Amino acid sequence: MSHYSATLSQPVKDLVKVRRALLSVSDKNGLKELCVFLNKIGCQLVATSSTYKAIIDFGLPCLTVDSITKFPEILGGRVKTLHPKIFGGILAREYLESDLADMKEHEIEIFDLVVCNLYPFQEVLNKGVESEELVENIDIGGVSLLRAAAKNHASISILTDVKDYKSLVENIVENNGSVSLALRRQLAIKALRETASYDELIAASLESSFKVENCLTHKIGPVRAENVKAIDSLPENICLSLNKIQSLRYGENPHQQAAFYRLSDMQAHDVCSLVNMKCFHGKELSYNNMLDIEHIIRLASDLKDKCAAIILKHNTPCGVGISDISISDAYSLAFESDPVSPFGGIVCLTKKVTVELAKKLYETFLEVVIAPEFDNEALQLLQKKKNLRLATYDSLLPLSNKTIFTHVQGGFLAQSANDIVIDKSKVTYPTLLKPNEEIFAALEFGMTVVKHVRSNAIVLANAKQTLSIAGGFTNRVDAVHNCLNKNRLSLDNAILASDAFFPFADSIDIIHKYGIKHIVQPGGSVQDAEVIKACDKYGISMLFTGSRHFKH
Ligand SMILES: NC(=O)c1ncn([C@@H]2O[C@H](COP(=O)(O)O)[C@@H](O)[C@H]2O)c1NC=O
Repeated sequence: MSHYSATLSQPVKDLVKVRRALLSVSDKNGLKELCVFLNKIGCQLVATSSTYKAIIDFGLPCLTVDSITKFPEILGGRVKTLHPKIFGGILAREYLESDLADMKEHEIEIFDLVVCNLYPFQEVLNKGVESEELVENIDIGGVSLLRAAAKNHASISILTDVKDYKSLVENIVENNGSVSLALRRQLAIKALRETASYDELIAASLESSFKVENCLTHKIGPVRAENVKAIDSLPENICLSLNKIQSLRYGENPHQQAAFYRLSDMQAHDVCSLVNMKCFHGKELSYNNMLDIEHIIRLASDLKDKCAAIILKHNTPCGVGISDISISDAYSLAFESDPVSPFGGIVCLTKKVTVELAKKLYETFLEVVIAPEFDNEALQLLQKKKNLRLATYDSLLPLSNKTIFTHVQGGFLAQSANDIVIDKSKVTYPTLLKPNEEIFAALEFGMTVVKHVRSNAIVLANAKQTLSIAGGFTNRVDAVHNCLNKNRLSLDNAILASDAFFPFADSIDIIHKYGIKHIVQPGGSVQDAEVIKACDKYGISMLFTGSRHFKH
């Protein structure tokens, strides 16, 4: 039987005997068992300094890299394996006469296995060290070893993850001392992914530690300047490096698999996010809980200076309250807004949970309660609910202002964060009547909430609470109707906020019928004049913010 695969134009060995291995590992876990096995099958071991010492300490024979290269490790370990006698032995193609001639001339011996894991950059980064120490932990030779061995996987195996040692050993046993092509391919791909993710982690962490903008990579595409809202500072190429930190029970529905991945450069302490949220009681967070938490945190962040309570269900806020009295009062205001929807919802508070609030929370079936802190007595009560998830966040500041990605088939859409509610420099008052200070506060609050409701969105509110929230409508008239129709609370000082402009005056007619006297909306419709005329006719004050808040 031929040792080469007949299906490829370039001959690739189906099985490769493991006769000589190069070992260079920072993580020495599992090294002993692996080396004992390799020694038993007659494989010669060659290793870099501390790996060599560990192998000798195991009582196994081993050669140093220096004894092969006849060149010492230099620059404090910056150059260890970077030598033709090492890389020639990894990259040589045994089926090429010219390669074999080179090997003979320069007395280079072939390696069949590379075992290498890299300097622990992530661990060092997590310690928050100075950038000099960080730079010293950028692995050079190890990355080159992985890349070289992966390139020549036709002839060589590459181990980079301790978890794969067992699979290699089993494969060698199964194949009488050789490694199969299928496993070599899998290991090569894994090694290339490892170097890509390692390099992305380094680039992203240096970028943030040096506070470098993406100025070198940005290019303005074939877009006419007058069509560009702001110069696009999003990079030309992005490499997302993600680590799986949790397998989830299921996805949006029980028949969907799910997991939580975090950005590898996401430091535990730098921003308020799901990654550093501490869920300390109750069932594990589900996929839907996580989506809801992500959403509620964004709204809470816009209300971080207030004493605010938010109740959210299926990614949509159903009640929001703010109070000068207490966080418990804020929750009552939020709950009053819609007493039906909170069942099975999640709650986020911007202040410590008191026992008074805990008693109210206890009365309703809730999935998650998130707050900066819980009073001890409040905790004792809430922890009686076995399944209720309780979570804390360190601070609502800062939210990550990095690019937001949305997955689409075949790619990702990227946009900068929507980090404004009302840009005061853009505000105009186009109607005859102008809002007073209290009404302005209600308009601002209504706009803050409507920004986080799926479009088309309408919010009815006063300065302390939402009265009714309507979102996800395909036309604004239905959204207005639904919002006003379901409200059961007093309309004293009520305002209506719209996430985008009113394209026609028809919505204003409905708003007038319900007796609403104040509107806030972005403005910018070609029919603005008609809409303003209708407001003036009905004695309605209207504020244009100039900032649209579509949410898809
Ligand atoms: N510079 C080199 O030639 C080099 N060759 C291998 N390494 C790394 O050195 C580490 C192992 O070194 P030691 O056996 O001395 O602990 C491994 O993580 C390996 O990825 C190197 N170090 C960093 O680049």
